[in-house]
Amino acid sequence: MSVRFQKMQGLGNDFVVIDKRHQAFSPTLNNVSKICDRRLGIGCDQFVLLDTPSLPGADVLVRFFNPDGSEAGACGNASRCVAALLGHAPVLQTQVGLLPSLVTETGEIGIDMGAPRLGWREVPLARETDTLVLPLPGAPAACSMGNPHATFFNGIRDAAQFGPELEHDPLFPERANIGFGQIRARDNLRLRVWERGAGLTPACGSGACAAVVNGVRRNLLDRRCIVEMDGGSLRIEWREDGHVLMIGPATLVFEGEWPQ
Ligand SMILES: N[C@@H](CCC[C@H](N)C(=O)O)C(=O)O
Repeated sequence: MSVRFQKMQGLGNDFVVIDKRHQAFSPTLNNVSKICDRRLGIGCDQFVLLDTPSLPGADVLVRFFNPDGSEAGACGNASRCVAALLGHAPVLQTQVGLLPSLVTETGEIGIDMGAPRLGWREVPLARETDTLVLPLPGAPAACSMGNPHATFFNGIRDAAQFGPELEHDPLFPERANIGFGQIRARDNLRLRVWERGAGLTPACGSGACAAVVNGVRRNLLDRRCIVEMDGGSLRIEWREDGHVLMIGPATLVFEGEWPQ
């Protein structure tokens, strides 16, 4: 039996989406890692499962899986892709709650990513630590956007070289996404992200949100900021109400049938 899928991308961060509301599919480790495999499967940075929501006000339940099979609480670029796919600015139900979406006049997609979590237990970190200055060489800052992020502000480094060890540092009991940032101006950040469970990707939406939050907390960035990644730019605003708005493109690449 085969299942219908859509391949989507946002800034080159790519996703296979399967809508379980209309067909049977079980996100086993084998299913997920095979679909994500660029040689043996369809190929993507994350697998996205749509299901029936349980919360009032939600249009769809969205779950995000990394190629290593781990489930992530948030994925900014995939959230924009799901909103673009469903149309009519849906409200997404994720592990962190309801994420409203919007469509701009130019057809870009915005997601209200909710409020960042700044406490050490919420990131989470392994022990009581000031999340603004982690006790690691290069002193990154940490926060959670529904998934754990640490951001360095000492320049674009070779993420593939430094990312794997930092992702697995004992300070991060659930591992972490690692951002390498270079401040270009108070409203412009160059960023590269080593993603937990996925490796180096062209762009990371939640990583861009976390980087702006951490940059504002460090008084390096303004609350409205362009984040330029290898795959393109996102507009991020950490609003005065505490929520982070992320705006950028999202498009369908192709669709097809996956023989499960
Ligand atoms: N690409 C995503 C983040 C995906 C999840 C992440 N690798 C994690 O495990 O937390 C994004 O655009 O935010």
